[in-house]
Amino acid sequence: MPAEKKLDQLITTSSRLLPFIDALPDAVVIVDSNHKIALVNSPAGEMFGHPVDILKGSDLSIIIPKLHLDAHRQRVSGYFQNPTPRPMGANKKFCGVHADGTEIPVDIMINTIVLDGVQVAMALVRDVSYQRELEERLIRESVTDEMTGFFNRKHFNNQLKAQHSGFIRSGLHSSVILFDFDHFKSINDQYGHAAGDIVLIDTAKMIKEELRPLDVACRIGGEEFAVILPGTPILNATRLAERIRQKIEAMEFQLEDTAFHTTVTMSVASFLSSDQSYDSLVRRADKALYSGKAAGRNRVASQDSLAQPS
Ligand SMILES: Nc1nc2c(ncn2[C@@H]2O[C@H](COP(=O)(O)OP(=O)(O)OP(=O)(O)O)[C@@H](O)[C@H]2O)c(=O)[nH]1
Repeated sequence: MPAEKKLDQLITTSSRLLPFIDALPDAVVIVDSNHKIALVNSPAGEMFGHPVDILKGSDLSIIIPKLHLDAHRQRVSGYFQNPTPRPMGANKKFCGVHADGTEIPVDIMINTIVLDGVQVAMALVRDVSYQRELEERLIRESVTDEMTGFFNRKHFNNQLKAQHSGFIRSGLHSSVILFDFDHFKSINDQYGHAAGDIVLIDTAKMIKEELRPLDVACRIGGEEFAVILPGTPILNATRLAERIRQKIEAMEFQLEDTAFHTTVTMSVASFLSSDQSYDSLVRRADKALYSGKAAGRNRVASQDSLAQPS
């Protein structure tokens, strides 16, 4: 029988399921082994923004984002070869596409049924926009410092670890700028804790404007910050640190009617071939920062100035 006729027949036979699948709260899409839609329920029409009668008989591509179309076809074909009920692509995140072009995050459960001797795949499609947004927000929050919007220490460590692997693999030079405010305690003592907070927030805002999108700005302690500069040799990192240091020195912070200034001591470190792990770089940066504080603060100290950089 020609494929089109077969599909027409399938559409007719599968419509017997309509009263049942229309009563389900999730979208249901029934497809044949040629990726043609034989039947959908009304929730599917609503979810994908197409009239049910348009979806019926259409190619599955009408509801799959172009980018994932080939992979999706392969999955469906693979499913017909090994038809056990299962979530589609365990641990994978799927999206459908609405008639207006927006993507809809979905979870898909798939099973086969036989209708008048023809095997079809029945997918139960659930819109999981809310869960995905929640998941992304929780992940973002778990690595973000609320006050400054910078990443936190956990993210700093993870990113630096990844940079160290990149350095070992391909020799990619990455540097880190570490800095700590000078006599920060006296700002809190003199002008109040809110003044200290303003310094942290305004400084973070300024730094964001100085960085490239791939740089990773972190607040790694109370008044201690770090910036990872991927693919940046130490000389360039030192220049950037000096520019930021001067900007902070020139900034006027304001709390109500009181204006005040502050400075920072910074250190710069870069991976060395002797580094067994990212910790070694952090230790060097800490040492250099300490030497900068001891030398009088408000300066940039490089790992190169240490007697023994390693
Ligand atoms: N306002 C404010 N203060 C903070 C925050 N986190 C840490 N601090 C304060 O930062 C101060 C850090 O003090 P110290 O470690 O003695 O350092 P410092 O006074 O900057 O001295 P040096 O680093 O030696 O120049 C402490 O008084 C902390 O209470 C914060 O989120 N907000």
